[in-house]
Amino acid sequence: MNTAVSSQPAAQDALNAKGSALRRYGPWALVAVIVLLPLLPLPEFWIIQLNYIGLYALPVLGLVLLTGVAGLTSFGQAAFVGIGAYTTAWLTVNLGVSPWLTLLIGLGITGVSALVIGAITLRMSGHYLPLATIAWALSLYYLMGNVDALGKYDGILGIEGLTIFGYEIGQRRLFYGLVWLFVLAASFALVRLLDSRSGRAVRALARGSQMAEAMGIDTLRHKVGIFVLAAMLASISGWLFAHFQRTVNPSPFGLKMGIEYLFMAVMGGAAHVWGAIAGAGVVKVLEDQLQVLLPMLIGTSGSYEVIVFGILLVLVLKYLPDGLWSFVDRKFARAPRKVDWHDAAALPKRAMPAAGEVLLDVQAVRKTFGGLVAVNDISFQTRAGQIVGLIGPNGAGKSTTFNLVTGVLRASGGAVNFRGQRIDGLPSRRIARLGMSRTFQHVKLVPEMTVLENAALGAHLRGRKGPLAAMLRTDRTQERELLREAERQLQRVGLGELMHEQAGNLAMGQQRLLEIARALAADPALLLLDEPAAGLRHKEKQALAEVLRGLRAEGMGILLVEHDMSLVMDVCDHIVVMEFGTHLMEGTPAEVQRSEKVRAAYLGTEH
Ligand SMILES: Nc1ncnc2c1ncn2[C@@H]1O[C@H](COP(=O)(O)OP(=O)(O)OP(=O)(O)O)[C@@H](O)[C@H]1O
Repeated sequence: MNTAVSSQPAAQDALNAKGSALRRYGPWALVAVIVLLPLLPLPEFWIIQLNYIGLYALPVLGLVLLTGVAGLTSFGQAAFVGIGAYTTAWLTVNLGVSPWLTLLIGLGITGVSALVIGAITLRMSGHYLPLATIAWALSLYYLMGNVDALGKYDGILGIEGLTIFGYEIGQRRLFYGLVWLFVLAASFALVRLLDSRSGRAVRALARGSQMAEAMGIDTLRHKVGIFVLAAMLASISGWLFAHFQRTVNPSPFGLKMGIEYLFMAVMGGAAHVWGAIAGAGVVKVLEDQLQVLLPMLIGTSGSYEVIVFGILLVLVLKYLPDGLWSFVDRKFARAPRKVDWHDAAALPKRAMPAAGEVLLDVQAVRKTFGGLVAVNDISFQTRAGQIVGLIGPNGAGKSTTFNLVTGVLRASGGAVNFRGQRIDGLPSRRIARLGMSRTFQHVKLVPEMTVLENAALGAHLRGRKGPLAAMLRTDRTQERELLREAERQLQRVGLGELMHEQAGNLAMGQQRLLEIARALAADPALLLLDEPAAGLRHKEKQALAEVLRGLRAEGMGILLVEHDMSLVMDVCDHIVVMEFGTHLMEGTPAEVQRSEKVRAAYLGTEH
């Protein structure tokens, strides 16, 4: 099959290679700079500024994961900083508990709070989620300000500084070392997490849950998981903050700060881990400078920097929606992934059903949308080693039937059985686990991920390793197996050459092929293809037909919704024709072609 993404000229390639190298070693250069900075004779003021930047970078890293990558906007990050800060303040001042122990206790309390809040609010979508985060951010703020034991709005004073082996960590260079150790550890952990099986699942969340669930991903679990992780990063910042400031009160943990953290994330480049540090740095330095300059210019004191930040935020959203990091992205090409999986073990394959076994049994299934009967008591079967076409004019109800079979929609009546098990009413991810995989009429890819990563999403259920293994890099053997499988399926549909390309750069036909590769990576027994040939050229359609025949020969069952009649007639063993939601007829391609009823349905004449 063809490759629409053209090869670049040699000069551009050389430039890209240079950029890629810079990109690969960039993080290590940053580590070197951070280690060297406190060794330089910098004024103490700058060390303290850098400490603040590190303190801000931690909650912002959480927002990168939550808001930038997964698309879950939270205004409540500052409240979790508050939980970490107040936990250590209260326990160390009132009970004399060791601060190192209160770090763990704070993480525990934050984790449980985030789990409860997340499990309730993350089910919401659209504007409701940010509104809910504002609601609980305000609740926690007023809780801190009204509880006597927490000192109300005066807060808790007299918190001791941190010590290690009897050494005072203080507020300067040693503290700098501690803060930035946390920031760098968190940054590298997140980079690793995002480049893993769990990370791909998280990156798929921003595009809605339908596709991710169809790949077997428990989207709510992943959302709650990253919400808890983001809250814990905020909690660590709070713990450090309390022992840095030696006092806590509610004001740094209110809604205003929650908005400021979001601003830092957007400024840096909300979807980029290293952008969190850039955003925290730029906003902190700018804030300090404006706080000095603006009152001098205006002649009276006041928080004028807030006005400037408001204007800046609008400008950034309008002209630089990907934040400052987009400059790095544009200038330095991302290094292509090192191909190290060719000798990885093959993933175990599902035992294929016996040829002729009934895989899908749709019995009088019905779907109504208000007064419209979109699917009216449709029945048909699909067997192993058989390609069944589901055809009909526009609006006949084919995609709705697909969505009923795959659990995207709940049937209003009837039953769907898959390999002898009733599946109507099951969520998509449970159906996927049973061995059914699908593509979508309106392509659902993660455009910022590479072609390879998108295909690997399909193999999600064939892996086991979770986020902790990813952060510790103990998932690499399995990761190589998943990527090997992803590449194998890409080769199968003719996209092997393009595996390092961003999926969003592919032509529409290629995106459809990528969806097929992703579905195949799940190792399904039944494959459901919704208009796979739309946008393909003649040669690509022929190649697609070849792939489908190959899959049938392997024993897979295929249900195909398609408008391209020559492809349908060419590959299908059996065809079900729908019209206005009803079952018009079914039979072999020859029988369907001969049918007056079918001809009339397509031509729109009476029959
Ligand atoms: N979520 C929905 N709410 C209301 N009506 C819907 C919904 N989804 C589909 N429909 C309606 O149900 C009918 C069947 O639509 P469906 O998309 O299943 O048809 P189709 O055969 O796949 O058509 P096409 O070939 O154009 O994709 C149409 O009249 C459509 O407008």
